[in-house]
Amino acid sequence: MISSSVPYIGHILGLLKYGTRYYRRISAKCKFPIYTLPTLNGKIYVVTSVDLVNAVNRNSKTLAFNPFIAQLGKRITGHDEATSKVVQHNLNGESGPGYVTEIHDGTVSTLSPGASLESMTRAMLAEASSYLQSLKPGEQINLFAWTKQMVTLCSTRAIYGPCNPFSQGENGLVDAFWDFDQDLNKLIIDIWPNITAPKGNRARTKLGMAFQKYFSTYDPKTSESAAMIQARHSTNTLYGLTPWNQGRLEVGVLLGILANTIPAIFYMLIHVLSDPDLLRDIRAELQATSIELSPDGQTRVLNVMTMREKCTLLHSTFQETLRIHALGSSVRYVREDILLADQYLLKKGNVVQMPMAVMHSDPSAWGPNVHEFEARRFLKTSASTKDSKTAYRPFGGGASLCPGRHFVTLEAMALVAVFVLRFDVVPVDRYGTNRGTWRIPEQKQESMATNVFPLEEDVRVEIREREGSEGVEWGFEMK
Ligand code: HEM
Repeated sequence: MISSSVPYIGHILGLLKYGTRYYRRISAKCKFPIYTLPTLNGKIYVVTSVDLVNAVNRNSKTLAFNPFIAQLGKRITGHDEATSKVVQHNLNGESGPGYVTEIHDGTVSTLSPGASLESMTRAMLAEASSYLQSLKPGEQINLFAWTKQMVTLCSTRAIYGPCNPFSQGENGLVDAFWDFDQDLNKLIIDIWPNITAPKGNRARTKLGMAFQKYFSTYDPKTSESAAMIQARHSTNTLYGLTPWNQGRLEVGVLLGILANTIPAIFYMLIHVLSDPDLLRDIRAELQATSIELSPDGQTRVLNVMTMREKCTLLHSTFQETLRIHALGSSVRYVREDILLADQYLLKKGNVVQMPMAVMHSDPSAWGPNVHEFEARRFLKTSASTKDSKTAYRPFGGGASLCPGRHFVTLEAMALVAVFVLRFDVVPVDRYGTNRGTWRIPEQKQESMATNVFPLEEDVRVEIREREGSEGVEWGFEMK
């Protein structure tokens, strides 16, 4: 167990100082499989070789993810000391169950393929149907701002049910989430957050209070919330967490649900919209495999499970989006001295980083066109090396591999599918004039707790009715 947070602040400042661009620069110059960077009070071991990533994954008890959940989690959500003790107790499952291991097991089992994942996806799609209905041809929108609203409403409806705070019409909750996300690094440093990160701190309080209210009247039987939230609520209740702390902890969960998902869906959408050949091929693939027409020809139904199985180009496009745009790092804490791969001594108390930005831009895994967006890269028929499987790390790996990956894959594929089937989209400039050229916006400097960083500048577009889809209704099916 980590007895003090003092060692962490040194490492945290180190993690903030180094980062995507730094790791990329160093890795381009030196080809060591692992190298060491100093921090105020120890070292960061940066792993860049695929074989060593596998070795880290195999040693998840010694090179552990959970200490970061506990330490960063407290700084991110600002829950109280009593809750912190509950979280830290038996953190790595050393002696039977503990809060974090129970939450982890509940999350993994409820987000695995099966009935609960399907019912979450169904709820998400129902929300998407009505949201897309509100988009009118001729309208001009900021694409990222629009994606934020749509994905937040769809995801939180699927996960928390109809009473989720984002659907309650409370003003500015979506903006509050992004203010919080924007100030994450400052909140993580955690020195007088009300002074050093006032906007993020206020936003965190607002979100926390909204979820406190949600949990104060929460009834698992009537909430229509996903099994994941029912499992979390049951563990929170078992460990005696107050609604205030449950609200605070949920702000951290929102990061998992939204912070990577929204930029990922935005980038997937813009890559597809901006490439006429890709757009044509994805539409054709969907049409050929996953769309059924009602007998009167007025309702087109997207069969989501068939799409997941048969739309390999759409899936490959999602994977490539994450290869190019997931740039964060998996972080592990060294709990005991360990000789990694029988060669590299990692000393207790230090930190291991596995930067996605380095793995995802390694030409030995991905080939000479590593820096290009190649939507077909992950198609089974394309050449892919053994290394690329391990080098692909948008969802992390080993014992802490992201449990939300199945949901977000279905969500991204389905939302992009219905959007491109339904609308034509053209980029416009800020005066609303048709510009005709697309630009893929740069991503902002990273945050320590997320992996797909949001964009620098939004992209304005005009929505047009797709030829042949005038007056057509769209629906989803989960066969
Ligand atoms: C594109 C979207 C997403 C990306 C890129 C992503 C990425 C990640 C990464 C890198 C980790 C840490 C894994 C590691 O270091 O080994 C993680 C953990 C986690 N993610 Fe995701 N994630 C996404 C979406 C989601 C969604 C939609 C959910 C929930 C519905 C979710 C829930 C979680 C949880 C609960 C953990 C902690 C796992 C643990 O305690 O072991 N994620 N995610």
